[in-house]
Amino acid sequence: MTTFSANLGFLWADLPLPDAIRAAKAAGFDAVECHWPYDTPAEHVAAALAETGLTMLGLNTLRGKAGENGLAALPDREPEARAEIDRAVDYARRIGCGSVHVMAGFAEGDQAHQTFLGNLDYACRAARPHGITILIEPLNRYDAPGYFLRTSDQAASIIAAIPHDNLALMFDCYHLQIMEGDLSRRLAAHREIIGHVQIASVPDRGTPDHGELDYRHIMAVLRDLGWERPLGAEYKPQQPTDQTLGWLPVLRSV
Ligand SMILES: O=C(O)[C@H](O)C(=O)CO
Ligand SMILES: [Mg+2]
Repeated sequence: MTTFSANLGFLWADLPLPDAIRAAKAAGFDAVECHWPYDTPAEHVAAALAETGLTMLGLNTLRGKAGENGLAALPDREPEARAEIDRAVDYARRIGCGSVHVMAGFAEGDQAHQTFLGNLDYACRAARPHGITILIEPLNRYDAPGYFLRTSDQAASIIAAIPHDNLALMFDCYHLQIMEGDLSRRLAAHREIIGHVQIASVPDRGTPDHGELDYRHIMAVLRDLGWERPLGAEYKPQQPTDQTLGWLPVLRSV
């Protein structure tokens, strides 16, 4: 049976994070994940996770100044990028969260590529003692124009260049359908480096039960590939989240 993680960056985003965790539990999710939890003390999040029995699967590094979308590929910003990596790894460690998405930022070119490699090497070393995986995620050109990481192949070549086994691809079906399509073959080609899968409808980033992607098919592909971890529901609810969950029992029963 496919299981699902509620992305609390979008779902129940109006609630304090501990209450969002409780809401995800009450709605029947199997796990949670978030974007930027840092305004909430880690012990409050850890307590809500312990109370509900849910695991926080992932969180992101902070994006930087207003208008920025991560720092890790920005030349000459290594000290800040690495401080954010340290902050994220420490927070993840304190709440028992297994992965940290290191956000690349708006950049291009060889210097950005080299900077990203250096910062990812740093992140993998910082995360390893805590059993934490570092994730990198291609984002689509419409939501994040100018974002350094755009495709699954670019992510795969970066992962191949880093000599650590705790670096993986966040395969967000929403972004990669927009950027590349051909998702069944993309999932198979990159199976060995995929660390997490996220879902939402395309193109409107709504509930995963409509739009140009049929997630019943994607779920069958993932099952055939031996994928058993929860899929991250990272969609933007157009109504209060509790009123948008009709898709959950339907996809769960597939
Ligand atoms: O937007 C996304 O898909 C991401 O997963 C994210 O973490 C924030 O950009
Ligand atoms: Mg995503």
